[in-house]
Amino acid sequence: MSVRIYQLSKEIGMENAELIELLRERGFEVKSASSTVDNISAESLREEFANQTSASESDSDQGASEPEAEEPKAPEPPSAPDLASFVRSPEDIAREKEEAKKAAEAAAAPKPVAPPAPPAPKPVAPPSPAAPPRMAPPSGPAPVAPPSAKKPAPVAPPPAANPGVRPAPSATPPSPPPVKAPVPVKAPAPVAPPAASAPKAPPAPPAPPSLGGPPKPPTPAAPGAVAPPSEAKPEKAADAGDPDEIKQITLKPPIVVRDFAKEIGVKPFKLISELMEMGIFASVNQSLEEDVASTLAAKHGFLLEIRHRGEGNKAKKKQAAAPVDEAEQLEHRPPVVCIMGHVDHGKTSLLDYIRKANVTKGEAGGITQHIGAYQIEHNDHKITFLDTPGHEAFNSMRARGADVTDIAILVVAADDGFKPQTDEALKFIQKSGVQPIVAINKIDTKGANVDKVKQQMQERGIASEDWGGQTICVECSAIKGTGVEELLDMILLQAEVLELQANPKKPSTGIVIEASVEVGRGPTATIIVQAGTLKVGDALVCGAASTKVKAMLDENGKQVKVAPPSTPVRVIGWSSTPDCGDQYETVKNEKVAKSKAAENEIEIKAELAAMEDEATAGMTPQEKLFAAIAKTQKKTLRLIVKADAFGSLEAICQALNAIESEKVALEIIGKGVGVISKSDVEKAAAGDAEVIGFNVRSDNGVQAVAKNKAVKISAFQIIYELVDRVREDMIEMLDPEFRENKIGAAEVRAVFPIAKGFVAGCLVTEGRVSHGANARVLRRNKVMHDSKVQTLRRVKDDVKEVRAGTECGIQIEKFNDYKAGDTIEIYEVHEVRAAL
Ligand SMILES: Nc1nc2c(ncn2[C@@H]2O[C@H](COP(=O)(O)OP(=O)(O)OP(=O)(O)O)[C@@H](O)[C@H]2O)c(=O)[nH]1
Repeated sequence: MSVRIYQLSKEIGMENAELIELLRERGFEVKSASSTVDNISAESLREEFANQTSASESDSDQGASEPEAEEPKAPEPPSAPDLASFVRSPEDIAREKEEAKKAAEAAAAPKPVAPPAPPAPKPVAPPSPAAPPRMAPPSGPAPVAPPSAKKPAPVAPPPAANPGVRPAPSATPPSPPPVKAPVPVKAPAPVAPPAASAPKAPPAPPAPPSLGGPPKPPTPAAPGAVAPPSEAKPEKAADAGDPDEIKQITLKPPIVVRDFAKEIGVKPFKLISELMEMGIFASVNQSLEEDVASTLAAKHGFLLEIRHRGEGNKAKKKQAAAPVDEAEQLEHRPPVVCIMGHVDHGKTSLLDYIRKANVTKGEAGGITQHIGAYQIEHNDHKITFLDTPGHEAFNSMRARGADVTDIAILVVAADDGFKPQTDEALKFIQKSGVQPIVAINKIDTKGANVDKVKQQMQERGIASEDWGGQTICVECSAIKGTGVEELLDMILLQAEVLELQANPKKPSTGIVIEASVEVGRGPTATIIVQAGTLKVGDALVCGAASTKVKAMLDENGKQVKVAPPSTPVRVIGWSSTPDCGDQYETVKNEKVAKSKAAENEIEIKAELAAMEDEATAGMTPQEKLFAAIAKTQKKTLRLIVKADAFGSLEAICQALNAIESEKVALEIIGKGVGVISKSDVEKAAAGDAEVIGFNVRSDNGVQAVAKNKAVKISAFQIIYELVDRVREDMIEMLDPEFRENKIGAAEVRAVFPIAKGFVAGCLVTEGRVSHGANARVLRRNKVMHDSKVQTLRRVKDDVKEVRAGTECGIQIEKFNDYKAGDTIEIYEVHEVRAAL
């Protein structure tokens, strides 16, 4: 039996974060308030704090009745640790950090002497009583706390002589849970830089909580999972040696192996072999995933910045200028949750059930609208759900560095287990650094096998809590509603642990999660407020779009006047459609909004122009002119791509975008994961596009709509066949090309007058001359005339063909100005398929 930390913290009257910190110091591997400790340890803690509470009560009683107490005696080892001895004040933390820094410097300065070979690999344990075995009181006196500190110093601040080494847990951790994996112990590595083995290391040692708030629970990295790039980059860069030597490189995707090798100064074949060591097989012309490139760059001492299309310095400037909120200005905000998982595992059903069962108080009965997100209320707490299942939107936002998601629910059907799309979703979640909550759905079905799913979770390094892991896992049925309450409880609990906060009193900023043009309303955008409070009347700017908020609607179509942090609202009346994933900001007034949007538009255009300039670098002005003309004459093949999984969708889009053509442009106007729906066809009809499906079927009735609207739908199971077909379609859009083939030549030797004009007396010098063939008269390589052979005579007879070495008389259509020495060139014209 085990007890959850949040229950225990309530029982002993402690904050979750404090208890987590305390347990971590004692060597427990706890991640969040929903983690568990075994009953024996829990009981021991209860006793400990009961003693401590009574001790402090009696102390205070004494203090009250005997204000003039005796001089304090020399510190004695307390019989039981009090709360104060475990909870550190900010001053203590600062002091510890300082000490740790000094110790680390001292350790780093001379060549460290390896500790005498320990009998078994153990961390370098500080001589101080870091963590007493089995909840025993600390044997040493508590360090002297500063008098002002509310919470005295911890039992034993870890000396942190070797920051890469896990702080010594007690030799025998206090009653570890029976099924828990053994506490990972690292061999001593005196000079290991911090987080040297980030991706594969056992859970990192508990970092002291930052002064600004409690620590974010670390993300459990699945074996082999790539650490979130944002975290991995600096860590690994530090790995490469002296941080001063780290150079920054900025690249735009696609990051092609050859170019990347050049950037980081290694030979392409060396880079390829390094990739092979990472299990990635790539050729010099292939492009690398961004996180792989970041990892490799860090390995070679570079910090890689990837600048995506449209990402200028502007966003950075804005971010840099954003004032930091003071702690007292921050208030709790609802979590923003997204649901991901494999097709048909019940994401939509779960969202529907949650929505129907928990409509925000006071809104019941409203006409629900799809606005991309909605808010529910559970136990008087709000939760915002992004109601577009799937990870495409999630990822496209993350790609813009504008992630709104705090918590991700990974739905796994109990009767189907982990599927490729589940793994993909998990990868995305882990990359983004969001802690997943696994919802094992469909537990009501016949073939449900919850243990199998948990086994699969363990295999992926995200073992559920009841299997000794750290991942919150809820068994549920989206149809019956079983476990949904618990899932919502867990979301709130996770939100509590994450201490999600925002300042609601400042001008609002947020992110666009959906945008469209609505009949009668013009451009509208659903946004999620991230900070500040959005109010009717606010002037907003988002990229090249601006608006003065005249009306905001919630998901029930109800007008709202204010939208505090984490609230999704639909804002009507934009000057143009903002881009999904773009950040908006509130400005002083409408005039400022308009002028900022205009500025942004200029900047966006300048960036695009710069990109074009890059593409046309090295061209002469004439070539540029011709390129510009060709561009305006370019035809465009528009596509809507649907695939079975996000990974394949990305791969297909990448392959399609790699088709190069100066004559036909390819535009993917829509893409998504899932079946080809009627709305895909309607969108294709409106955009004059084709629909391409990969491993997906069409919804019922879709083919009929497609026929009616003359939309071409093609489905494929093999990517290269799909790409070939698209290439063919692009070629078919081109007008045919004509190719000339020389079939013979004759030299004019003499010119003879006849009744109607002149005849050229010729010797056929090569090939053949045919009656009616295309012919051009050349004089000193200059074309004098171009038409057909009108008359061909051998002696006095008309003939059809005269071969090389033979004399003949030739009369060319509409030409009479022959001169001895002219060449008559005979040629055919073939129609050939145009090339891209
Ligand atoms: N018995 C049972 N059926 C479920 C449960 N959850 C979903 N289903 C059924 O599973 C099927 C797929 O559910 P959806 O909610 O559409 O699954 P999804 O993951 O949103 O699917 P996509 O939108 O295609 O990715 C539907 O027929 C649901 O009725 C459940 O808990 N129990």
